[in-house]
Parts: sequence; C-alpha cells; structure tokens
Amino acid sequence: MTATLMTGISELWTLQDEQPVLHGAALVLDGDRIAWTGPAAHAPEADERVDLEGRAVLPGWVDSHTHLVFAGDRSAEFEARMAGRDYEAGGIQVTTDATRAASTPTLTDLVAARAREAVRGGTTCLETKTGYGLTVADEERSARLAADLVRDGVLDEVTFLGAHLVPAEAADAESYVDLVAGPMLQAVAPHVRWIDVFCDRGAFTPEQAERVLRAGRAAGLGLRVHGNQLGRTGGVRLAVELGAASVDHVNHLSDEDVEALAASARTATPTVATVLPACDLCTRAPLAPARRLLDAGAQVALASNCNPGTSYTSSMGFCVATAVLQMGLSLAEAITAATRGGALALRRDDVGHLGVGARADLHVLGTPHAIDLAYRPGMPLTHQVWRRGARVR
Ligand SMILES: N=CN[C@@H](CCC(=O)O)C(=O)O
Ligand SMILES: [Zn+2]
Repeated sequence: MTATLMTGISELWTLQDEQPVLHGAALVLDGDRIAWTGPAAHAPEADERVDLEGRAVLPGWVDSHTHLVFAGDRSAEFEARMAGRDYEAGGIQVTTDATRAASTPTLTDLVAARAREAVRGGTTCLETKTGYGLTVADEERSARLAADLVRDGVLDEVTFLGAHLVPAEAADAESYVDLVAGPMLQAVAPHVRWIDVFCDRGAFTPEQAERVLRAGRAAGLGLRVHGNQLGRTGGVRLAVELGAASVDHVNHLSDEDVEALAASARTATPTVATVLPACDLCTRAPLAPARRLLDAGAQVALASNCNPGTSYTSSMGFCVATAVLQMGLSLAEAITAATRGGALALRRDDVGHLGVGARADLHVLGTPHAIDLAYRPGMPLTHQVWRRGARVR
C-alpha cells in the first residue's frame, strides 16, 4: 500500500473530540485509510508527498438523505410554487410516472451523473432512497441499480422508500401498505440496508408508517423516517419509539418532540434529527429548528435531500452555508452536522471524521479558512476531493 503525506494544511478538521481542528498540521493516508494526523513538524516519512499550499482540509461531506433514482422533470411545478402554490406530496406521482418509463441503463446513468455532481461539491459518502417506482418491479429495479452502484463505489447506502406515496393505481392506502410491507419489501430487501417511510399529511399515517417500519425491521433493515415536514404529524414520536436511526425534515416540532429527540441522544443508538435546509428554502417552509434541537441536546445531521420535487441540489456546501447564515449554527456545528452527524444518522463510524483508521475521504478547500463556506456563500470552494485514499477531483 502507498502511504501519502499531505503537508501545507492551514486547518485540519479531524473532528476528534480532544481537538477538532489542528493548525499547521499534516496528514498521512495509507491506502484507503487515515494513518496519522498531527503537527507538520512531527510528520513521519511516506512514499509520496502532496503539498496543499496552505489550504483547509475537512472530512468529505456525508450526505445521509437523497432521492437520486429518478427520471423526468418538475421544474414547472417548482416555478408554480415560487409563484405562490403550496408544496403537496402528490408531485411524487409525476416523477414516479417518468421513472417507470425510463430504461434501466438510462436510470443508472442519471443516478451516476448525480453522484458525480455530488462528489464535485465535496461529498464522499452518499445515501440514496428508492421511492419513485412504487410497484414491486419498479422498486426492486431502483434498489438493484442503486446497490450495483454501491458495489461499483459510486454510492454508499441504499434505502427502500416504497412508502413514499400511495400510487394512483392502488385501490386504497391500506392495500398499498400491505403490498409495501409484504411482497415489495421481500423483493427489495436483498439490495438495501434501510427502510424509510414518508409519515406526513398526504402520504402515510403514523399507524401505516409503523406497520411498514416493523415489517422492515423484521426483514433485517434499519429504520429511517420522513417526519414532521408538513405538520406535527407524529413522525418524530414514531421514529424515536421505534429506535429509527434518523428522522428527517423535522420542520414542525412540539416541545415533546424535541425532548424525545434529546432523550434519545443520551442513548447509545440515538435517533438523529436530520435537517434539510435546501428543501426548506425550495418549498418556502419554515426552516427546521436546528438551533433549538442542538440547544436541547439532540443529535443533528445536515443533508441535501437531493430530489426533483423539493430540493434539486446535492450541494452540501449550500446546506452548510444556510445552516450558519439562517439556522443559527456556528461553523463548527454546521460542519459537524454535515459530516459526523450524517455518519451517525447512517450509524457509521468509518466516515465523517479524520481520526486514525477512518476512510481517507478528504475535502480540500481552495482557501485557508473553512469559515469561507459561510463567509463567501455560493463561491466554488471545493479544490480537491479524495475518496477512499484516491483523488477523485
Ligand atoms: N418528503 C418526501 N419526499 C421528498 C420529496 C419528494 C418529491 O416531492 O418528489 C422529500 O424528502 O422532500
Ligand atoms: Zn426525502
């Protein structure tokens, strides 16, 4: 294995508890892992050297919530929303029709292109959901092609979201839930690690969501929930009660919801509150109360929610800038939520930090100071991206 010594690092965001940011530091990669970090003056010898010429280095972003497996276009719906129409879950059907109509090679190419776009912005660990197939065959196809991309190292995690919307052809919601929790789950389970459900107005009730999640757990999957996006609709309570790894959106929270998330953060397997600021802006929804959640002691992740309906961006830099500028997070809190927080939401400890033994996933900024992520919003700050020890940008 080749060891690479990186020097000339102005700020090294290892995100280790003792000292999250090192100044004047160096870093050694050994193959696909971090082998050493510390003061540049004490750096060990290595096979190769890379001089980063005074740039800041962060762990690559961990984007724990996206919906990349889709075809079609919803720009007209977005434009209508910007002209005053409300967001409704029903738009999912439009993307479902287009996704079903796409060939498998086309769909695979679309997902791979979106993953490459994410990498260009510094994302090195990427989850995607299914959820625009909504038949046994179409959900199985979405899950299988995403799993193939995990095998090829393009994606990292796949989540089954058959319970995204009751599709037009279903007789009723209850019979569709039977399908999702039965034959659809059986077909998809070999390809995925997680099961998710959209528990909200116009989608699934907490009772229906619970049925899907319990079936997923019985099939060996970890649990995730889209909750409290459109109202106080019970998703957070359900996610915490069932021990889901994360509940995402969390725009509308009662004090009890916040306390439940904070209590869960005191356990070994917290339910992470994943906030999705790009989605909040693109649906003109109230920003999720990330500050209130952190102050209460909850674990918070930041993710892009890249999807054609509510958040057509995979820019984690944009999410970090919004979290700082609009949600009241400090730079360190926002970076932590977009790296360690995402990793915790995926129940992983190999990504989202630069401790020894972590996956060598680096985001080198074209600036000495990470604060530029918020200070210079919208600027192209990604200079290099390393994934599993190899430079990919
Ligand atoms: N909220 C549910 N699902 C997606 C939106 C999907 C769509 O509108 O196509 C989300 O996370 O925002
Ligand atoms: Zn989503």
